[in-house]
Amino acid sequence: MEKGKTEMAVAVGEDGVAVAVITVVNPPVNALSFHVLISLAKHYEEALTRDDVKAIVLTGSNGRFCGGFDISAFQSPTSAKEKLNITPNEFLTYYVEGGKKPTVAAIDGLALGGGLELAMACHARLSTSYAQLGLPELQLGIIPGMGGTQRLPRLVGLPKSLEMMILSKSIRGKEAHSLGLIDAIASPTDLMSAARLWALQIADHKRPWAKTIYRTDKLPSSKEAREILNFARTQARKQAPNVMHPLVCIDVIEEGIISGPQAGLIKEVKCAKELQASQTSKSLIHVFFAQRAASKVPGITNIGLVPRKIKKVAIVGGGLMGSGIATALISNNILVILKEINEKFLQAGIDRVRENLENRVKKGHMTQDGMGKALCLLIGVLGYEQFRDVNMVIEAIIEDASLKQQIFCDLEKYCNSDCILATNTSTIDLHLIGQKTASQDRIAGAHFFSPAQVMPLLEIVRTPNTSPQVVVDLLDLAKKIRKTPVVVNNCTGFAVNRMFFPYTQAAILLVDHGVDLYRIDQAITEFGMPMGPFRLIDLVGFGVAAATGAQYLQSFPKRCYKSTLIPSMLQDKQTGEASRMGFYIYDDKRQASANPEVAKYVEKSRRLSGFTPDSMIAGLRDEDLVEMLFFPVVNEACRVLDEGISVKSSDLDIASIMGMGFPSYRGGILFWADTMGTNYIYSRLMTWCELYGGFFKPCNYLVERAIRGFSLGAQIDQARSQL
Ligand SMILES: C[C@H](O)CC(=O)SCCNC(=O)CCNC(=O)[C@H](O)C(C)(C)COP(=O)(O)OP(=O)(O)OC[C@H]1O[C@@H](n2cnc3c(N)ncnc32)[C@H](O)[C@@H]1OP(=O)(O)O
Repeated sequence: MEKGKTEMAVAVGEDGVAVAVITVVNPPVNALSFHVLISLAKHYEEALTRDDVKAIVLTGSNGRFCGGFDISAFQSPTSAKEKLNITPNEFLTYYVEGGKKPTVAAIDGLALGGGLELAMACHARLSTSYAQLGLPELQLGIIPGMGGTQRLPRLVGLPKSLEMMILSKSIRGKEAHSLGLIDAIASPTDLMSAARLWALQIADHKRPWAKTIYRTDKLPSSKEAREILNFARTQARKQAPNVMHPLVCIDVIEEGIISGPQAGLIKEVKCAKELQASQTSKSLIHVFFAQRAASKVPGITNIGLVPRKIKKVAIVGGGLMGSGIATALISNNILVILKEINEKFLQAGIDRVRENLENRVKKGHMTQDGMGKALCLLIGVLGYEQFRDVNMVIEAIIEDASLKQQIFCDLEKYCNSDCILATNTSTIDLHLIGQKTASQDRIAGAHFFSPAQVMPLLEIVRTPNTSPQVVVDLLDLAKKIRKTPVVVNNCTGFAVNRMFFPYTQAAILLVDHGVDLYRIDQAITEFGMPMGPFRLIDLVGFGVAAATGAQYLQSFPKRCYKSTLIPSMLQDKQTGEASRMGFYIYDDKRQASANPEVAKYVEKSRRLSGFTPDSMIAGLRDEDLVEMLFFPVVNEACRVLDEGISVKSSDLDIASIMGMGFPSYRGGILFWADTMGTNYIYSRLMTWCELYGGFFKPCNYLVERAIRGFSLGAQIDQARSQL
């Protein structure tokens, strides 16, 4: 339900002059809703008509100016909308910007989206130096819809405004001041008085009464604007080829520069409305809320537990994963004890961490000074002596169950009794790892994705014995190191790898049936994945792919597809990107090109599989290839839900996006599946099952939902209530 309001206080200063302070009150981020706008319009009318009020200061409650329009209201019609008898854009243009009394925005905390648009319609803006300002609407598949596309270029110039809108890049108050978006910086304590004074100075014509929409001084000529905008179009097409909204945003900006701000505003309203109704926007808004819901775990985060502070973490194993995890931790101010088995491995681990940090500096994500400080937080060790006072250990050695068991026994001996004992295993059962300890309640999975310092997901795995406190602590750690957590239960492959094991298997099955493997990679990349399944196998390495494949075969023998393709390439030392020879060959710059040797292995694998190409395989379109790879993933995701490995379908959407690179503008694996319908997926799987065997057999969860007409993502109680 929509909520929110504004409050107005008319304060008479020592100078005897009255200023109206209007405050947006809609916690937690003071989002704009139609209720807020109705209340704002009412207060504006009063402030503009009252003779005693000389100027207006606009602000937000609790140190947050405004986080933008209420996103939750986008997809639901509201009766409040009808009660606001002008559009939000008209309100800004006529009441705020066109008002007969000056308004100054006093910005603390954040001014995002509609919040910044509101501020830009004011006659001046004052902020704190750390305030966050931006127009991140494109992240939601929409464009700014309250004049942002027109006013931002007029305040900060075209190139910077494009960067802020197209890349959804927000800036701090200090930078905003240097760009001219903010007129003056004030401390949080002085902000309101400084804004009041500024507003009165405007009223007294001691400062300019600036109407942003009419400014042209920062706009380039039409010719120059077209060149800049065309360049931006090319970049947008390259970076996000499957979505329209960045291009629409550029068109709307262009309209305002070429045909004037009124034409720009009209086009903005029309396009914003159309985009709000698009599937892309629905998907991205789903992702926004799903991401926030992921850290809310029923029975864990709602029972009043307070996270304990994790200040010092030990990592066992300084390989690729261990050093990546260490990088993520020290970059976020957590002290790390990195343990290896000998000097040589330890030095290699520390060097890898240094290299990771140097890459961050090169990309501008960290300063040289920040890197120095982070490295001071890394201590390399060969023994367990320094483990005594760590808050948590993350074991990150090779996937060897008995070695892990031994390490967990050692950890139990050396660490404090309340130290969290986590493993970064991607497949091994947690019960097995902790079998020889008496510490089952503090054992959990902290599964990072490679490269751990970059990938945004942390899969937190719990067993029935893991204490809720440990899960709460891990959720807090995830937040500190800026990862999105998903909490799942224990099983082979947990949620992410388990869901996706049929993906590469389906790809290999298709190749064995006669499909060109490079065509599969291309179709999947065009669908929006960062790379195709064969390029992914190369990246992961054939050794790892074969080992995890064997695990799945052992756990799920009836639905695994077994091929000789990878084992026979592995036999000939074709191991993937690490050896520069896999399905692709790699040059010195790691550029991939097709490996001419692959044909002979494919030929052999086809021969051994005994399949003969059929007419259906010959006629497959790229869309069919996408479905044949992803519907088995959807099927496995259904099993993961059915078995309670994951408690919310939206967690699997987030896991697929952040762990596997599934395109966020498709909303995640199950959200995407639901756009096609359970019945369609069921009938496609059934057809392939009849033709190509049990690998495609739909699971009970999917069958039941297809028969009863439920979507895959709906909670069953919710689904039942629809009956
Ligand atoms: C017409 C206009 O052009 C259209 C618009 O304005 S569209 C909206 C543009 N604004 C945005 O995109 C901002 C989206 N929000 C954010 O980026 C971040 O939430 C933030 C930077 C504001 C705050 O981040 P942070 O402090 O980490 O808190 P975060 O957990 O993300 O959000 C706190 C709560 O506010 C909610 N929230 C944040 N912004 C919201 C918004 N614009 N509408 C509705 N709810 C919002 C979140 O869902 C969350 O709710 P929960 O506690 O129930 O899970």
